Amino acid sequence: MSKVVVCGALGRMGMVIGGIVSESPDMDLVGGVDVKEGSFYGVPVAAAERMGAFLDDVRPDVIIDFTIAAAAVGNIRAASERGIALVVGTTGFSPDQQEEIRTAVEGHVPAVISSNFSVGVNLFWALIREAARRVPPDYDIEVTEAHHRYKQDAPSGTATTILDILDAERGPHTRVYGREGIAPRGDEIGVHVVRGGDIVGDHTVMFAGNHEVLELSHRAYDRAVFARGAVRAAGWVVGKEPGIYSMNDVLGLQ
Ligand SMILES: NC(=O)C1=CN([C@@H]2O[C@H](COP(=O)(O)OP(=O)(O)OC[C@H]3O[C@@H](n4cnc5c(N)ncnc54)[C@H](O)[C@@H]3O)[C@@H](O)[C@H]2O)C=CC1
Ligand SMILES: O=C(O)C1=N[C@H](C(=O)O)C[C@H](O)C1
Repeated sequence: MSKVVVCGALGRMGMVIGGIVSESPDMDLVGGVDVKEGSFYGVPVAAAERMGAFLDDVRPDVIIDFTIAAAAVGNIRAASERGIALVVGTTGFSPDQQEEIRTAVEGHVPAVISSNFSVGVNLFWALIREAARRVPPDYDIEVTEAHHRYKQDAPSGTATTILDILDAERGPHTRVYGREGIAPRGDEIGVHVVRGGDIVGDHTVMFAGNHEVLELSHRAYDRAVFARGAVRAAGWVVGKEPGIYSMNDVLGLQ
């Protein structure tokens, strides 16, 4: 039975994750952490400022973090200092923050870190990699993502992962974020961000050649797809060797 703490407990993702953990027969939801204290699913939510004391009190096996980048870095450090395994879904990390996370995790604790925990998006990334290898080099690439009006970071973590996959397979390209005015196309990848309403998360990669367009898309209809993946990762990561793992490791995908 793994003891679980959810950071960002009272947020959109935290609430869905807490519900799934509380109903999991092999998991024990021992609490949450958020900016203000409260409760969820019958367990306490500690205020972020007393997170260290709370962790020392409830002693979780794993922390699931869906907060904001600046907060997540501190939460990861707090978990690492206590030998607690991690699942991190927070997005929007700067290169410096990514380096801080790597230093805190490697050699200390096991952590599954992914910009998207849905099974569909992990397959989508594999399909994009395959397409990027096969599509002729002269085809133009445009990446579009759409999310709800409250999303803070842009482009999404999932879109950033897509851009990293495209760079890895086709060589680094300049990223042009939107276009305006006279904006002739160069050898670039266009990146387009839409924010509105309650869109859960849509991503499309377009490969445009002469007289034809190949598009790969993923659309999430419910946050449960991310939450179920994160809870699955939490069950998997406890007891693993220290290091950073991906959802491919959890799902057994290449
Ligand atoms: N990897 C994935 O599959 C997914 C990742 N995300 C990412 O998860 C993050 C959270 O997304 P949402 O739940 O929609 O946001 P949200 O704004 O609804 O929730 C974030 C919560 O974190 C809390 N928080 C802020 N600072 C904190 C701290 N120091 N300690 C503890 N809690 C703190 C906020 O008060 C809030 O309740 C974002 O970075 C988002 O991009 C969201 C969905 C799926
Ligand atoms: O903030 C969100 O909502 C989401 N964030 C993740 C991202 O930035 O890619 C994953 C998902 O698309 C929903």
